Order: sequence, then C-alpha cells, then structure tokens
Amino acid sequence: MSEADTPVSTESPPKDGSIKRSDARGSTENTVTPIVDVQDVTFAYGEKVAVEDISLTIEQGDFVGLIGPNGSGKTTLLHLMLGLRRPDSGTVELFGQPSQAFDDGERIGYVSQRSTDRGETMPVTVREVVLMGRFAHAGHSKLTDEDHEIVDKALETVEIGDLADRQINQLSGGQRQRAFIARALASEADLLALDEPTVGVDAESRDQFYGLLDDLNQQGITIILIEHDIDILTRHVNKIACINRELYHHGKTVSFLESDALAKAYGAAHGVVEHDHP
Ligand SMILES: Nc1ncnc2c1ncn2[C@@H]1O[C@H](COP(=O)(O)OP(=O)(O)OP(=O)(O)O)[C@@H](O)[C@H]1O
Repeated sequence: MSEADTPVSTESPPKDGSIKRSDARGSTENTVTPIVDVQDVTFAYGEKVAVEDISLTIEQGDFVGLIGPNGSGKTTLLHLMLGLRRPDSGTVELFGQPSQAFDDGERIGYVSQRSTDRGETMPVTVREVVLMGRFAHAGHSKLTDEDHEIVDKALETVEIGDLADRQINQLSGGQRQRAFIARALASEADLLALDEPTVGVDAESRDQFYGLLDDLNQQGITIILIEHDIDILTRHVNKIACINRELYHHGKTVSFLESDALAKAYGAAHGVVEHDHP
C-alpha cells in the first residue's frame, strides 16, 4: 500500500501541539502537528491480533472514513487512536502528546456505536446531555449564562433545538446521534470520532446527517468515522483508511477509488491475510 497520500511532518511541531481551527483548514504554509499520529501500532485481545503494524496520521481538517469488513479491527483502531486502549507495540500521539499522557479530553468528541442504543442512555433531557459538554470547562456547579448560550447554539447547529427538553431516550437513533454531536460541539471539541453513526437511521435522515458532518468539517472540525457504506462515504469524506487487521490504504478518496485496496481488504478472509500470514 502507498503512504504517498499521507503527509509527513518534516519540521518541529509547535511546543503545545495546538492549532487554531480558524487557521488550520487548507493551510499549506506551515507544517502542523497531526491531530492523531499512529506509528507501527499492534494490538491483540489475548491471542487474537486485531490491529497489526498500522501507521497513519489524521491531519487538522481531515474528514476520514475508516472502512473494512466486519471484525477487521475498525473500532479497536479508533479506540487506539483516541487513547481508549494502549497499543501492545508502537505509539499513538494525540494533538502532539503521547496518548497515555493526553489530558485534554474535551478536545475530542467520541460518539460510540452504543450512543444510538436507547437501553444505554440515561433518563436525562437532551439539554442536560449537551450541558455535560460544558462540565470540563466550567464544572458542574459553575455553569454560567454563557455555557447555556453555547449549549443552545450547539443544539441549533445540529437542528434539534426544539427537542432540548425531551428525554434523550425518547429520541430516534438519528436524533440521539445529533444530541451527542451537540455535546461534542458544546465542549468545543476539535476532533469528532463517530463509530457507525447512521446504523438504523433511514436514508433521508442519513443524508441530512452527512450534510451536517460536511458543514462541521467546513468549519474546521476534524472528523473520523467508521462507516460500512462505501457509496455514502466516498461522497463525503476526503480521505479513506481501509483496514483488515492491517492497513490496505490510507489517503485521498480519489486515490482509494483508483486502487484495489477495497478488493484486497474484503477479499482477505477475516483477519487472515494469506500472503503475509501463512
Ligand atoms: N473485547 C474483546 N475481546 C476479545 N476480542 C475482541 C474484543 N473486541 C473485539 N474483539 C475481536 O477483535 C477483532 C476486531 O474487532 P473490532 O470490533 O475492532 O472490529 P470492527 O471492524 O470494528 O468490527 P464490526 O465492523 O463488526 O463492528 C474481532 O475479531 C473481534 O471479535
């Protein structure tokens, strides 16, 4: 597979690894620290190797689709990227910090597969869920009028302002996804990570949801999402990472479509890549 599409930083990063949203998207003048930098990462559940020797970077402003067959390691890789799991070998850096030392959690908004599951959500209102995004900034008992204004704006951005006082577990799957994205926006996350966000969502709502992600990405939010539908993915994301335990492609969507990565990744028996792993 080619690393040609993966930009490589050649200069020293800024000391704090931080990049302002407003000056980052599309900037070609300065070399900036990747948002996520995965190098030679391997992870196994006991004997089961789920992710093997993967290296890739997520740059500020990227909208990356992560695809691969069932059980190919997508969720595991996403967890490794977000510092939710530690690699057995290799390194992961988030915003220029080793993932295990990363302590700036509000910069990341993670919406897990389970967020759409009614049974997993607490009996709280949508507004309360989104307010949780302000806790990291303000603390529970110190929320100000400004925090409430930020929450209102986040709810409007994802177009569920009218649902603010509804119980979160009364919402449809798509509406719940929007509520969790609003929570990430309220926490002023720079990186949005979504694990199969439109499972169980009807086609029209799904298109609207991807339109929302496009808008957020245009505003400078970096997005990585796991999605099985290659058609909708290639219509929206600018880069694709295709895995089946190991990385088959990471780069621009157009070069992915011209490559045979999809056939190779899906052709490989689940988790078994015959030419590399006899
Ligand atoms: N907690 C766990 N303990 C043991 N094995 C696990 C665990 N979680 C995942 N696995 C195994 O690791 C491999 C990768 O799983 P992972 O969930 O990362 O794949 P995935 O590509 O996200 O799958 P899907 O598309 O089905 O959601 C699979 O074989 C899975 O069975």
